[in-house]
Amino acid sequence: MALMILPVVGSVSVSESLLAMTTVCVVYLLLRLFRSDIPKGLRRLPGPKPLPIIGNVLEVAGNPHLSLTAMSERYGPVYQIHIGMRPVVVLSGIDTVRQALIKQGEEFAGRPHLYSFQYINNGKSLSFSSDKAGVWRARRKLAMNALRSFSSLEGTEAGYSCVLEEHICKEGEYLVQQLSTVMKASGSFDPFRHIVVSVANVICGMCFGRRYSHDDEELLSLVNMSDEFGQVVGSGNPADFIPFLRFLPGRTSMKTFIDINARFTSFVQKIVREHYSSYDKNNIRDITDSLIDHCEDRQLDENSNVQISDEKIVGIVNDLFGAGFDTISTALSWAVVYLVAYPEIQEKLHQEMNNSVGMEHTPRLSDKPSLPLLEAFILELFRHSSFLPFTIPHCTTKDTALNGYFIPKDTCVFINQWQVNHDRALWKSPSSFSPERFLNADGTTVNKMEAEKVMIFGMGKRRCIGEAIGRTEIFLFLAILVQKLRFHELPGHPLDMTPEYGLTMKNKRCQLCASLWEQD
Ligand code: HEM
Repeated sequence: MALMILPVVGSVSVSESLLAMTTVCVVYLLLRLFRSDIPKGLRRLPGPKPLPIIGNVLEVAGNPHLSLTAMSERYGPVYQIHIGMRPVVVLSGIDTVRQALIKQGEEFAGRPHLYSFQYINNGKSLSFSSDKAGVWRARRKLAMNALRSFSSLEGTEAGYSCVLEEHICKEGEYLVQQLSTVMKASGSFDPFRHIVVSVANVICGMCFGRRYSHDDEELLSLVNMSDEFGQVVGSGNPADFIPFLRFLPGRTSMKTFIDINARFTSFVQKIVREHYSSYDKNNIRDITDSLIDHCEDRQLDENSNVQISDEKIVGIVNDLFGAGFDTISTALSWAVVYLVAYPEIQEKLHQEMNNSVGMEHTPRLSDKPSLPLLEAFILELFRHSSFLPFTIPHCTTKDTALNGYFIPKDTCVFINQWQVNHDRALWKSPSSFSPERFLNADGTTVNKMEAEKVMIFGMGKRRCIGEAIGRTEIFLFLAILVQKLRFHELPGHPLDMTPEYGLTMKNKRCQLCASLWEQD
């Protein structure tokens, strides 16, 4: 075939012709090499045809959660796209996702080697690194134990069921004061700007035993970088798959990303160093101390005798801190935006609070059973906003098959949580915001079966380890805000609910107003 096209090329030398033929042959052989053989009885993955070099980037870019949802309608719940030259399998549909992450959990529990991931936590991240299964499992267990033991510690003051409740209630009350003060001084506020500090203070309290003022420059510059972090590690970032894009200038270029991670790590390292110098085995103050304590007992996984470096153990605190403030502050910032967008729901939530808890005492976890509408509002917030549209990318740990399609080892896998939460087969009118969909007919309890359909914490082996803390924090902060403050638009500044795509999709930064209910 190559010989047939030679005459039309014109006056080319023999060596040029040979070179052209060799190139065509090499490319052909390479393509054959990468096109894996399909075992008997299994099918090749369906999906859109990729363009050379860039693959399907043009069809995916912008809002991958929407474009990949549209593709799932065309190709089904398991299909393949190419980002650059790299194949990526995309999973949607609750049954397929459950099959992969729960029934075939081991096979889909890996993390891919992505360029950006190596800069997170110096490549030692529990959440993003492609550690061997034994190392990851041992670190995950350690992190879960540390979280469990600290979140269930008794509060320092009477009246709190645990230290986590105490931290959240105090920060929530302070947030109300802070927003009221800013309202008096400036007439409006950016919800994310203040919520993120309050939420960061809860996780700082648990991890480092300290809190920061709402004007602390170091903490502010750190937490404000989370937008850029999420934009780079969100599923489908072309720079992770097409090397030359890493060097293009721009706001979310790799250089900025590397810088963000270095600053974040050095912030945590400084605190960890201070903890090492004042560490006392008989007085474990916080999660950092508890992890240092574990460094002395290195044989963490009795079954596989896995050895983990001190650096990796202490690095866990970096993961917990990072995951613990960005997700929760994004959720709460969206919650305030939804309260403003749906004032009649805000009114009902406040009424429920007034009737069940009253205005005198700060809401507690024990009030949850009497606040079903608030719980339903949070579930609908998770579902409708799907602010974590994809899980962190997964990777197959061995050759496998799903729904009859062959998926080779080391294939990058995207799990489309947004699709599950907006699937017409699962939800009635998925695009309308209706907390009532989660209430039983008499409106007094939450329908657990409906609640379990919402997918925002992932599922299976890699399921979020901070889920219980996340749910507790969102419930308590929101209960306190709904009890005390009525949020509304700043006149002349209509609300824009379009999300900004990233690992966590944020609401557009905006100015809102709030007044104390008792003053209305
Ligand atoms: C509303 C709050 C939160 C949401 C929606 C959320 C969601 C998620 C999701 C979707 C994943 C990825 C699951 C996967 O890859 O399949 C994840 C992983 C993780 N989350 Fe969360 N998260 C939240 C809060 C937290 C908190 C408060 C912490 C810690 C204090 C935390 C720690 C982690 C860690 C360490 C992982 C990695 C687990 C692993 O790779 O084994 N998260 N989370």
